Amino acid sequence: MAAPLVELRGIAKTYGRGETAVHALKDTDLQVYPGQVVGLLGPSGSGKTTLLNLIGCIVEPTRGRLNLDGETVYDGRWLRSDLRRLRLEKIGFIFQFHNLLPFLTAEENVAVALDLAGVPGAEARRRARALLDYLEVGHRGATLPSRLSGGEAQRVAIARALANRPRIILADEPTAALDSGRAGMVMDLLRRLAIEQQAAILVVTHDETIFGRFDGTVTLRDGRVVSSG
Ligand SMILES: Nc1ncnc2c1ncn2[C@@H]1O[C@H](COP(=O)(O)OP(=O)(O)OP(=O)(O)O)[C@@H](O)[C@H]1O
Repeated sequence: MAAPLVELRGIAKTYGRGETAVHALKDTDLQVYPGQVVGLLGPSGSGKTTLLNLIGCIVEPTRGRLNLDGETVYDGRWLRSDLRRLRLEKIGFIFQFHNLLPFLTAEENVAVALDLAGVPGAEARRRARALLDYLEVGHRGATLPSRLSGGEAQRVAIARALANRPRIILADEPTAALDSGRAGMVMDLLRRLAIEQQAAILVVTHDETIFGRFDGTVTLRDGRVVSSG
């Protein structure tokens, strides 16, 4: 089997200190391999978003080791000073409320992500168009987010997350704003991406209609992994 794209060893996260400290994650081990779509499940407050943001290098662990795509990025401290670049290179984020910039068209929203990564303007636009076509929303490229349906906006947000061809894709409630048909389409799409791009995809969700669509699930409770399979 290939090496894991995401690997956590003994990762813990405590917010605050002293009497008000919250132990959001306790001694967590996790491995996700290329081609896998893994669901992160668990009740509210169990640590799912913390875990996702920690893998995305947005939240700093309190201890443990984090490897991304074969590179140790945290081992008791960040080992990279350029976390922003690391995120641009390796990670795509998909959020529940897709966070599209309201004053840019669908195509510009995708192109801007490429721009940030240093892809020059015309090439960024070309790749943005190709991605929107791939996600079957190419015909909506010139449309502002406020005029897109929920499913279309989510696919534009996915296109943006994929713009830099990340191998690690982190999705926080990607289907929460969608009906079950659209939610199924988003999951089909994530599966296709995992296989075609050999990406590792982690999906935080409460949406029971998609629980059966993961290669594996990790269930958290009170900051601990209580089951994985
Ligand atoms: N920035 C923060 N500062 C202090 N405590 C925090 C912070 N972020 C999260 N927490 C706490 O950490 C614990 C885990 O929160 P987290 O958001 O990771 O859970 P979750 O499983 O994603 O919850 P939900 O399903 O409601 O989004 C909770 O007790 C939460 O209140």
